[in-house]
Amino acid sequence: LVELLSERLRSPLENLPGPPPLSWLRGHMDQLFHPQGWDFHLKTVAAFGTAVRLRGFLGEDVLYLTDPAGLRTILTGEHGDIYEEPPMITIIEKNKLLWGPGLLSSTGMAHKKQRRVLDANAVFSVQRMRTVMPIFWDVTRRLEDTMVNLLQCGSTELDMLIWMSRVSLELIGQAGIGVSFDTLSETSLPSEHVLTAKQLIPLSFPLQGFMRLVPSIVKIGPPKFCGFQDGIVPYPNIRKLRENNGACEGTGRDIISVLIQQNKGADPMDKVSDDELISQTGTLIFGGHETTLVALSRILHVLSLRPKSQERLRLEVMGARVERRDISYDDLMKLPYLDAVCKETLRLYAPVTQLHRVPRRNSIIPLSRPVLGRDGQMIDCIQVQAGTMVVLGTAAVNRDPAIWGLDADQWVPERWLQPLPETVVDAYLPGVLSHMMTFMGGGRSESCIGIKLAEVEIKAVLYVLLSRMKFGPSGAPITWDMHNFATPTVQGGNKPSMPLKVTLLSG
Ligand code: HEM
Repeated sequence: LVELLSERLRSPLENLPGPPPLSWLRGHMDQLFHPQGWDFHLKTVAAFGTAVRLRGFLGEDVLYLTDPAGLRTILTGEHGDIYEEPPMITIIEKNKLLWGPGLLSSTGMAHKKQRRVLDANAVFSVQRMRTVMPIFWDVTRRLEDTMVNLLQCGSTELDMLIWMSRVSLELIGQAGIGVSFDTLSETSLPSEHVLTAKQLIPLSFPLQGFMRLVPSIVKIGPPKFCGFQDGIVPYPNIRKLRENNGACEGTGRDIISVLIQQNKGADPMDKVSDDELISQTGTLIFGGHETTLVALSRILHVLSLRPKSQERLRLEVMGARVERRDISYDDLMKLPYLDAVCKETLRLYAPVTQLHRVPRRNSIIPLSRPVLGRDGQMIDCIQVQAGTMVVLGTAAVNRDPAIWGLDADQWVPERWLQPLPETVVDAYLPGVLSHMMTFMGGGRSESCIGIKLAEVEIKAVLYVLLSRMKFGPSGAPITWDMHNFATPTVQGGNKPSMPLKVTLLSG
């Protein structure tokens, strides 16, 4: 360990700008994971530029990167093959612990093959979204009916985080794996599926943090360490979730059912194993639930603080709804202000604030915006040693004023209703959605596979809720803490929640 660490401490990043180390044991990485880590992201970039040297948990060098050319290099082309997910994922891949051999836990060729099969079967395509649209309307209508019932006595304070969590889990359950988790009724208790799925989440997060903590340890040696992991990973729950998923027959319109059907007749080269198929079910829930619920909650929170924007959006969706209650996928996607509100919130408040990559071999990262080295010389490319942790600062790059303009840290949905500034286009960011890094991007296997599903889920929920009710602040100030996903909490409280004042509209 000492040998590995001393090698890392002498990495070629030495000349890069960056804040002074906090202490040997308390590096900068814990600031990135700190509940108020937003500030650290933004201030670090503002002070030192788009390539910064940070200290890891053990004092080792970490590259914090928001430079567009640098991100392109890591995420696209041949470099996409040099950089891989950090060891946490690799360990999971070895042990197939959390999700089985699905997308989130596979690496290298196995991952590429799964992505290819999913892409070839077009299970996340626009065409598929058109087909599953009735599922979205069915689920959101259930949410609407229950909430309208709750609001019969007038304005009520509701914890919208819970409702967004319930509806997004039901949406991904029904559309993704053909399983209903929640009737979305006023009194219903979460089903056994929910309990099984949710019990995994709090355990998987600390595990993730721990694995990031000491990348070097992973390389030390397997048997004892792997035994240790076996002890902390909640095996019974995984088994149960997978058993539940196994019950999914594969006969419906949902993504997994379609995949099961198409896999039967696929070319042997393109076939995935049953185990891989079943594992995608857990992958879809973990990839799609928390992210979407955070995005939806954030949009509602932002709109509750901006009544004029909320009213403008309401007029747009009500106008569309007067003609037809459940519009088509294409008509929903065409609503301009709804699209602008979603994009702007996802830009400013990316649910996933940072991602991590590690090069398998030494590599060189060019910078489009050179940074000032400690020796006073400008640096326009960086040498990165194999094994160095590279943090891709998603949240910060989405708010970079050199790209998005001086109002980059403001919520301005109108920016999406006109041509984007040249600085955005010229940055050539590899983001898969509208130049943003929110869903990552670059090579096909580096981005969010569920982006279209997320988009339609968010828009369908907003379409339904805003045309029936109004959202305002409850009086309890809400702060968003940065954990693995940004999470709302009532100021001073320690439990995630987002109480809003909700009022039923007449008519
Ligand atoms: C607002 C909502 C969402 C956001 C912000 C988001 C963001 C992301 C990001 C940043 C990644 C890349 C992670 C990495 O490369 O390390 C990712 C991957 C992934 N996402 Fe999403 N996601 C969202 C919704 C969804 C939904 C609804 C699904 C369900 C299908 C989903 C499924 C996945 C999967 C399976 C991966 C792994 C892809 C792979 O490894 O090839 N996501 N997501």
